[in-house]
Amino acid sequence: MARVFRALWWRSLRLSSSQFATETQAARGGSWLAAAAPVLAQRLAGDVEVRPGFLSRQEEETLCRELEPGLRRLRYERQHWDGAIHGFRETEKLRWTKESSEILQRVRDAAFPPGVPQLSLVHVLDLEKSGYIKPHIDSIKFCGSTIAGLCLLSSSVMRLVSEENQEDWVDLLLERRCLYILRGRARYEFTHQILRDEDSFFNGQQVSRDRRISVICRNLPDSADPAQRSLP
Ligand SMILES: O=C(O)CCC(=O)C(=O)O
Ligand SMILES: [Fe+2]
Ligand SMILES: [Mn+2]
Repeated sequence: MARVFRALWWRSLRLSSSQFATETQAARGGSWLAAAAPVLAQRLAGDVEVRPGFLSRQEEETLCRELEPGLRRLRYERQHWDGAIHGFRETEKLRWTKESSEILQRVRDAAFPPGVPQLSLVHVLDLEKSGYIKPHIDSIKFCGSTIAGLCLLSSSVMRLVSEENQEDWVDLLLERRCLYILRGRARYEFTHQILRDEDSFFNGQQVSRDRRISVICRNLPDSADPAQRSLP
């Protein structure tokens, strides 16, 4: 029987009530980055990267074709009061077609220096149009310093908020077919979230959300038991 791994234990929720900085405050730090203050963009330089158009239309299609049959067997989960993610279905995938493996290798090469031990399971998260992800930090017990995600089917806005000061936020425009990479400070010192359709604005411009699939590669934490490590 195929085993479906649940990835929710990867996330520990950091909910907050004061994340209402308006986009008009935004200072453009790049075509895909908007921040509450320019100094924030500087602080995160090197720890946040978005590569628009990382995937061709054909590559997006290849990944979706491979993922759809498995996803269709799952039901979207909704209205879990304590969950970080709403309106989602997810799985972890080990085996990929040759075409898809080549795409994922490009992601790994872009995100991780050679020799960094990575999780061989790739996390696949399907958010329905009304789905969204609340602020959280990925588990430091199970995931290492780097999170690299491909964005399929829909553009979205990812908001990073400083744990230290909730007024320090950075928005990332995650266009359809982009790759984003969060490392270091962006991964450990800021929560990340995917805004819901109603709140999905970047620099004051609406970014309409639709169903979105993300395909996420992670590395292992330094402390991971070497016996559990499986290199891709
Ligand atoms: O969908 C994404 O790009 C991010 C997902 C996420 O934050 C998570 O699974 O921890
Ligand atoms: Fe996350
Ligand atoms: Mn839930």
